[in-house]
Amino acid sequence: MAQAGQAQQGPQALPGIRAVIAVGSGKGGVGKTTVAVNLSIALAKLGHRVGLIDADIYGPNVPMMMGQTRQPSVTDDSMMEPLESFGVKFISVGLISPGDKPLVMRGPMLHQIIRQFLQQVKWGELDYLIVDLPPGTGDVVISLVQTVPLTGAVVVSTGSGVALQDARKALEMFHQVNVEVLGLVENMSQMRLPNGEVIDVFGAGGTAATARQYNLPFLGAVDLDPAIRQGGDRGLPVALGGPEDARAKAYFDIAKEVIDRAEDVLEESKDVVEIS
Ligand SMILES: Nc1ncnc2c1ncn2[C@@H]1O[C@H](COP(=O)(O)OP(=O)(O)OP(=O)(O)O)[C@@H](O)[C@H]1O
Repeated sequence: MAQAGQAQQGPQALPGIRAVIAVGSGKGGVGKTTVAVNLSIALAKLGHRVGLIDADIYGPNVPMMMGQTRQPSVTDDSMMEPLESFGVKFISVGLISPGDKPLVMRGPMLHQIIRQFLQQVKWGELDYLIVDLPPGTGDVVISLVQTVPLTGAVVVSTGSGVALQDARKALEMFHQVNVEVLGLVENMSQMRLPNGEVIDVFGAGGTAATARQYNLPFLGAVDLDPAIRQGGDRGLPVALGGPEDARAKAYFDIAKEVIDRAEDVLEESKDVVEIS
């Protein structure tokens, strides 16, 4: 907390927002957005107040997965109203530049958008603000950590060697910018056929092994399942099925792990403030 009279520099906590959690991946297409969307819905269904920022400037898919693509309204005080689906408030680059045109921008504009999404959206009180990052290790993370203190990051990967190679770069990046990694998620882990056969497509277990190697928590695995893809495309993510639904359960298990890890970090940071 900034003391009275102290210069307003560096990252500033957002009033009313308890935890900010980034979801990153390293490699593109591993299902980071699908995890971020279903995780947000699971957190909301578990009774938390949740916001979701789609900061994936190259492929802002959150509006489609959340079933709403209209432009957000701007209030008299130049604040954006987030959209809300399934109890999750969200904002996306895709709402500002809808359709198929890419948003072409340079670093400073990008930084401005990230700041706006954090500071000029009427989030209200939130327990968790989830930020879906673009793949890779670029500018968005820098903008994010310069603007707000992050509670932590979740890194999504498949179990394949190439995805994990890039996931390790993401881990290294979070380390470099002093963001605690809350844990790793393995997406598209294995595929269960209707006859009960299980197919290992991308090297199931690889992400858990990487987590062990880095002494980081493994938060859980999600099956490769056509229903998950369909849920995203139709704007009805599978997490809507609730914690008892076989398909949604993995996301609820991951959400509970994320809550526990985030609480640990929040508790530790409280201790630091109390000591100083
Ligand atoms: N567990 C899963 N089972 C089946 N399909 C999945 C699963 N997870 C994601 N998908 C599908 O894979 C595709 C890529 O997912 P998604 O857009 O979430 O990836 P991403 O890592 O966010 O991609 P990028 O950041 O590169 O745009 C989507 O069509 C999505 O529906």
